[in-house]
Amino acid sequence: MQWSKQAWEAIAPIYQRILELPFNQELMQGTLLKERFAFYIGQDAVYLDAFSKVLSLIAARAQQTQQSLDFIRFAEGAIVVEQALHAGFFQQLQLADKPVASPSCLLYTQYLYSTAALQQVEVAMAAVLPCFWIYKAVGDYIYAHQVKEGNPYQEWINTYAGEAFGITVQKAIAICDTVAASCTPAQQQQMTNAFVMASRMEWMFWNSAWQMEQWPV
Ligand SMILES: Cc1ncc(CO)c(N)n1
Repeated sequence: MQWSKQAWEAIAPIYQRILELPFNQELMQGTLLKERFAFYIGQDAVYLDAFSKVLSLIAARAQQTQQSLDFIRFAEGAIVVEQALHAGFFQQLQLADKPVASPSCLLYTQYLYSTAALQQVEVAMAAVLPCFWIYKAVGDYIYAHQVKEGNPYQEWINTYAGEAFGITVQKAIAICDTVAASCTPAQQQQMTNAFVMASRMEWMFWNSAWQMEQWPV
């Protein structure tokens, strides 16, 4: 079985829990409180900044030139989304500069940084895959099920349900399958573990946005 197929099976329960999150259900209905979305956008700007650096680091460490090129483009894509989508919403929601990372945002970004810096590059590739794949799946799900005309979050939905993002995601999955094929079973398991761990953090990130998570002290 392809690595990606069994990896997705491993996160299927987490993915279900992500769809059920009030943040995503309300985003889909267009009823999500502006304050919660603004909190999310602020934290996501912090996240995407780290994400693009992590993708650049993976690009530098990739074994194949074509993989480096793909990851350079992924890194560029993360910066472009951050600047386009976020600049628009930052203005619309009257957000100031980037906020301080919330506990869940910090956990996720630091997990990706340390994995990209210290683990085998194949494991790092698996750790960033949920960022692509889960967002595409959630974007498609919301796009297919959204009920409200004039959803204020339409632009966000279109970005992740869009065809361009879909092509990127297919590439990221294919690279993981290619590199997994030359890994040992133990290394493949490490890839799966990283994929599952990052998927948990995707759940935490959305949940923390809905709760507008603060530092306890
Ligand atoms: C937290 C998070 N994960 C994934 C994406 C999509 O790249 C995003 N914008 N934010």
